[in-house]
Amino acid sequence: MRLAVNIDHIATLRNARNEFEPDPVEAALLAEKCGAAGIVCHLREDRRHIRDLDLQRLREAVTTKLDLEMAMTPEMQQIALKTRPELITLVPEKREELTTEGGFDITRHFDTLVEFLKPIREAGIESSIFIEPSQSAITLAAQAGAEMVELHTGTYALKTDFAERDKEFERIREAASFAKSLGLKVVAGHGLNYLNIAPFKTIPEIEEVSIGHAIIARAVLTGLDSAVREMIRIIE
Ligand SMILES: CC(=O)[C@@H](O)[C@H](O)COP(=O)(O)O
Ligand SMILES: NCC(=O)COP(=O)(O)O
Repeated sequence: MRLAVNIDHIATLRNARNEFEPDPVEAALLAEKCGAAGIVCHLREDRRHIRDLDLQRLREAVTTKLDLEMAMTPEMQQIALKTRPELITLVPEKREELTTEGGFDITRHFDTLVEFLKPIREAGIESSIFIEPSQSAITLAAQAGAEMVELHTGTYALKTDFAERDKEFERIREAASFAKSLGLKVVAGHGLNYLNIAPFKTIPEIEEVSIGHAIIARAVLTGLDSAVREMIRIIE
């Protein structure tokens, strides 16, 4: 199973001061150097973390695979066609949300989705839809012409009751197998972390997991040791 690293929250931290550090592109290159198979960024309509210039610079720098997460809007379609990431992932977006809440409502938006994906496909960009692990959503994703689905693991990640969490995990396993049987590539993501990721190794159909917040949060603490030591060395 491959790891794609989402670097949105490097930009969140950078934007806290609205200056230059930390740089999401530098983070992306470091993640690639350490074995990440791809870099994920979500260009939100409100640009709360990743900004247009970040995306341009990421496109120039990333050599593995750039996955642009975006809402299904004309503006984002133009940006994707201009930027040409290897992959776009369509996600639902609500301006007020703290993070993505649930999968893309593919039943509601099916006709628009079919039209939306045509120029993306013609440009040679792969498309993935971030959906709930349900057979109906997967079937519609395949019918709409997506090459890939990203199964939403946020519900699994938030379950504190083990029996309920196992049940949700089985739903993801069945969804992955069903998606693969339709010829779709399968990715999983949202809310995955160092404690809840291990069971995913038992689902061979999931080729890749996409993880952001947990890795950036861990990096802050594991990196603090050398950051403090380095500063002390300078001032002593
Ligand atoms: C689709 C998904 O689960 C996440 O990648 C999410 O879209 C990231 O966006 P935020 O970093 O704004 O939470
Ligand atoms: N597609 C999921 C993603 O990119 C990262 O989600 P999270 O790990 O930040 O919850």
